[in-house]
Amino acid sequence: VPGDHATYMRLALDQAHESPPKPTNFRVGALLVDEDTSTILSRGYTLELPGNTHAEQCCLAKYAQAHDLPEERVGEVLPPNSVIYTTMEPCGLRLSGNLPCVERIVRTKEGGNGIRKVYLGVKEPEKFVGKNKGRKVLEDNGIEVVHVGGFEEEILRVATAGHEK
Ligand SMILES: Nc1nc(=O)c(N)c(NC[C@H](O)[C@H](O)[C@H](O)COP(=O)(O)O)[nH]1
Ligand SMILES: [Zn+2]
Repeated sequence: VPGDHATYMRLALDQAHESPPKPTNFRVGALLVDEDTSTILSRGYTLELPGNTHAEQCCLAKYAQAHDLPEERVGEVLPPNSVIYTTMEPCGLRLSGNLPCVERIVRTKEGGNGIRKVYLGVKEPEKFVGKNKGRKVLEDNGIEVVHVGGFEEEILRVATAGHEK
C-alpha cells in the first residue's frame, strides 16, 4: 500500500529514537524512499554508522554500500524518483566541520538522477549553528523541500534528549 507522508515521517521518527543521545548534536531519523514504487530503499539515524555521522548521511551511505559503492557515488544507483524523509531539515553547516548533508544530497545529482525532494518534520533549532540556510541551497539545486507537519513536538523532544536540561 503506497505510504502517505505521515507514514514515512513516522518511520523516520522511529529511526530517531534509535540514536544514542549526545549533547553536541540532534537525534534525527531519515528514510530514503522510491516515490514511483512506494518502496523504502534505506533507513538511518544519527550516529548509526561509525564516526560522527548524521541520519541522512547514514541513509545514503547504507544504500550505496548495498550497491558496493561509497556514499559519494550513491547518485549512480538511485531510482529516478528518490526522496528523503528526515525528521529535521538537513544540515547546511556542522560545528564539527564535516560535510553537511545538504551537500551530500545535492551531489547525488552527479552521475545519476539524484534526490528529487526532501520532506522534513522540523526546521533545525538555532542551538549550534544559528539559522540553517540549507533549504535555499536545496531549492537552488532543483530539489523540492516539503514540510510534513504533525510530529514537531515529538521530533524536538527526541532530537534534544541528550542535551543538558
Ligand atoms: N539534520 C540533521 N541530522 C542529524 O543527524 C544531525 N545530527 C543534525 N544536527 C545538526 C547540528 O547542526 C550538528 O549536529 C552540529 O552542528 C554539530 O555538528 P556534528 O553533528 O558534530 O557534525 N541535523
Ligand atoms: Zn547533516
